[in-house]
Amino acid sequence: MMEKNFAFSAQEGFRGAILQNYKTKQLLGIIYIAIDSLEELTLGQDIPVSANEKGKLIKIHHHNSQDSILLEVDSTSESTFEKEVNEKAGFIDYLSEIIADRKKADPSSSYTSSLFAKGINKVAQKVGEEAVEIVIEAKDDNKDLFMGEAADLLYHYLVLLEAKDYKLHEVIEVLEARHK
Ligand SMILES: N=c1c2ncn([C@@H]3O[C@H](COP(=O)(O)OP(=O)(O)OP(=O)(O)O)[C@@H](O)[C@H]3O)c2ncn1[C@@H]1O[C@H](COP(=O)(O)O)[C@@H](O)[C@H]1O
Repeated sequence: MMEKNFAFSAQEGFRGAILQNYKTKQLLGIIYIAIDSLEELTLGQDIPVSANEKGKLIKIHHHNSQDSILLEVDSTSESTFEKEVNEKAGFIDYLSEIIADRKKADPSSSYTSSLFAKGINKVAQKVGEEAVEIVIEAKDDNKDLFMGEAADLLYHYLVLLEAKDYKLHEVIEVLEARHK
């Protein structure tokens, strides 16, 4: 299969395929493959996983109903997805720290501080309200409104954890212990 049959950006006549490390199951990225060369994909062949790295094709998964493809490859390449996920997760830690700082600040200095000052009942009530609002948006199809409510819920959930003197990493530990 020729190099020109692969691309790293979407283009006409090409189909996106998700690349996954076959050992770690880490998602590595997306490669675009010329549709008329899809039949020629062969186990063991080299697949570009980044501009200068290749991996051996180990397994091909076709998802017929969604017309999508997942390719498991043997590769030592670093995941670009993982980097993005870590960066985003890093912001949640940063936001949690700001929220913790607001707990010690003057109640009139910010919304978060004023919420802490109103006490645990008010904070818990806000989480309940935001939960109801996201449920309502879930029934509709407006991404912006849904994302707004999802962010409101996450922010107020972090405030509730802080109000209870718990840390997000403690919740993550519960999830890890539960993980099968
Ligand atoms: N991410 C948020 C965030 N998301 C939502 N909200 C607030 O949450 C409230 C939700 O809206 P509602 O209409 O439900 O609430 P409300 O009517 O304003 O308040 P209530 O009278 O119902 O209590 C709004 O006032 C939003 O501004 C947030 N407030 C603060 N942050 C972040 O928290 C950090 C600290 O912010 P300050 O508290 O502003 O310093 C910063 O990083 C902010 O970006």
